Amino acid sequence: MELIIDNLSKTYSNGVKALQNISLEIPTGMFGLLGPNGAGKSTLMRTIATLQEADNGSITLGGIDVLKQKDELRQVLGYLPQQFGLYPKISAEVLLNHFAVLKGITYKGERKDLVDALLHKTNLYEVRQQHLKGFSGGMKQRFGIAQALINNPKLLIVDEPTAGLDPVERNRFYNVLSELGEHTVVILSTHIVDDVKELCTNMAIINQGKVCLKGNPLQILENLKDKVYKKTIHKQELKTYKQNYKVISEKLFLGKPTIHIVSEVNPGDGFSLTNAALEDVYFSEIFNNANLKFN
Ligand SMILES: Nc1ncnc2c1ncn2[C@@H]1O[C@H](COP(=O)(O)OP(=O)(O)OP(=O)(O)O)[C@@H](O)[C@H]1O
Repeated sequence: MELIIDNLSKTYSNGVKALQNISLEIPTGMFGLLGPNGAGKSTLMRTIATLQEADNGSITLGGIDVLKQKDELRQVLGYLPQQFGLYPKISAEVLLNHFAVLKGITYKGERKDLVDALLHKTNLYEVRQQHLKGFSGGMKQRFGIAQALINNPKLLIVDEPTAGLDPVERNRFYNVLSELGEHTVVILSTHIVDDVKELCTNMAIINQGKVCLKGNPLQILENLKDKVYKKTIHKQELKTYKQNYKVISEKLFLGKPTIHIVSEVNPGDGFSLTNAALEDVYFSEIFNNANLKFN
């Protein structure tokens, strides 16, 4: 099963070009769609989820023409939107059961087994009788995954699921997601580099509606191996370093500015070789347009 997006474009009525000729091939497994706020991630997710129209282009999932066969796609789709409301005064178990009824699981016994299995899978079984209003952000997101899995989807879309979660909650969420990629196309849209690093076998970075980089995170990092150097500098030197080197990131480390540069040869000048991180790739694409073409 593969999701193929070909030349997809969308311009909103206010003139914003949210998607510009997006082409991606997304196989079974976890796919990370990384990009800053406003990059076009949600527009792309909503279009794949048949919730809005594109201007041009096509999307297919196996034999389904997604933009035309919306009902067929919806039967095999699980979707966790960026924001979703939950009935506050109802327990997780009752609401999940209710969603299962809405999704056409009519036999009570089958429904109970499914609801129990999903509550276990998302680590919510122990709290299944608690009202949702008492759930933490992470518990709500895991409930969101549980409801998205009711129809055993072939395509699961998860839009910025870890925004606002603390590291412990994020970890729990990762654990739930990581089990899903084996038989499902899972698209995880996020602006958090760690989400992709931890979970995804394939990824793309989009910015201003365009794909700037796509590939396998390990392969992308391998291409930067032995080419990233770091140095701690004074703030006022930054401009000069940017003129002389391909600076791909600037971060504070223990309160001091540390820059990462890309260089084919050892630049000397007090730089030391460092392990390339996915952040380096991301920052270079988003902030510096370094045009590092890795694939
Ligand atoms: N309904 C709309 N009408 C007009 N412009 C829109 C609409 N929805 C989104 N946009 C604009 O399209 C661009 C892409 O937005 P989108 O929400 O797809 O990005 P995103 O990557 O999901 O961002 P975020 O991480 O902030 O959710 C932004 O410039 C946004 O302001």
